[in-house]
Amino acid sequence: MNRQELVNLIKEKQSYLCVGLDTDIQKIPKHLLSHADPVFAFNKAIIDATKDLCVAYKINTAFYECMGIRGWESLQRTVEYIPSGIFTIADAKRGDIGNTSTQYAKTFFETYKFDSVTVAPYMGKDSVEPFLQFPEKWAIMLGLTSNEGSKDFQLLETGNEFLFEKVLKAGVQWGTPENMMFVVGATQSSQLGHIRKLVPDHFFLVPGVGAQGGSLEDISTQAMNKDCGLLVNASRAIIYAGNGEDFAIDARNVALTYQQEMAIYLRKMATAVV
Ligand SMILES: O=C(O)c1cc(=O)[nH]c(=O)n1[C@@H]1O[C@H](COP(=O)(O)O)[C@@H](O)[C@H]1O
Repeated sequence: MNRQELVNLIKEKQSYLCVGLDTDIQKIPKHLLSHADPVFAFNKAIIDATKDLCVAYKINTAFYECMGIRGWESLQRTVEYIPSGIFTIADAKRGDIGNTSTQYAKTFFETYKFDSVTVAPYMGKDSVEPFLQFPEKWAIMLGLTSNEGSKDFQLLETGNEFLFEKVLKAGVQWGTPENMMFVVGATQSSQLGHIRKLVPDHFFLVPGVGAQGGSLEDISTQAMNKDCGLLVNASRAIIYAGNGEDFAIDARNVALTYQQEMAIYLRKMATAVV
């Protein structure tokens, strides 16, 4: 999916919600365990219940890889089930020497046909560039992450700036707003406005709303740009909203609450631009 299609999708659906399919077989409702592929049965129900409310699904590969071949099969069924026209993210946090990164890119863009993959930038430019060589595909590079450990390296002062600022500036040089996004944690509220000034045009993938306590209002008021420029992810808060027969309805209700709040911020942004 290209940038303009993503921007149009956000406008049409009045949503920049990304539903995170961090599907843990230990946490899904027990009645699904009799299915041949319980993880897919769960994802299918969540997708059916939320597909009109979100613009993206993020599949965190860890929850699938840990199950070996069965997990990869559930991942493949899930990504194939997501309706075309919805943005797909393989949250795999890859990055290695160039020829290895190329294989990772082929895995997620060609074999599994995701629109995007999350990329860890620690190994530098030649580890990220292979992900930028595929038309209408995206690298989503870690910028300032949502977790406590972001202080360990990302918030190290290097000269007159934090390390994460150097990383973002480098990423802006390596990719374009058409093939590169950055991960910015919703929990980093004191930095959101500053990061948007530093990176005015790119989309941000923003995890950390819901279970990690990040505020949708903070993100939206501080980091939205004229094209919206945000994909806000919530995983556990949506997919585990309920645990009974009606779990998908519970998930939908939470997703709907996020979407309705997003529509308000989008309207404010549209009015401000006019
Ligand atoms: O790259 C990510 O998606 C990511 C980056 C980050 O800084 N923080 C973060 O939580 N994530 C991912 O976003 C999801 C957050 O899940 P919930 O906290 O359940 O909404 C998980 O899949 C995390 O692996």
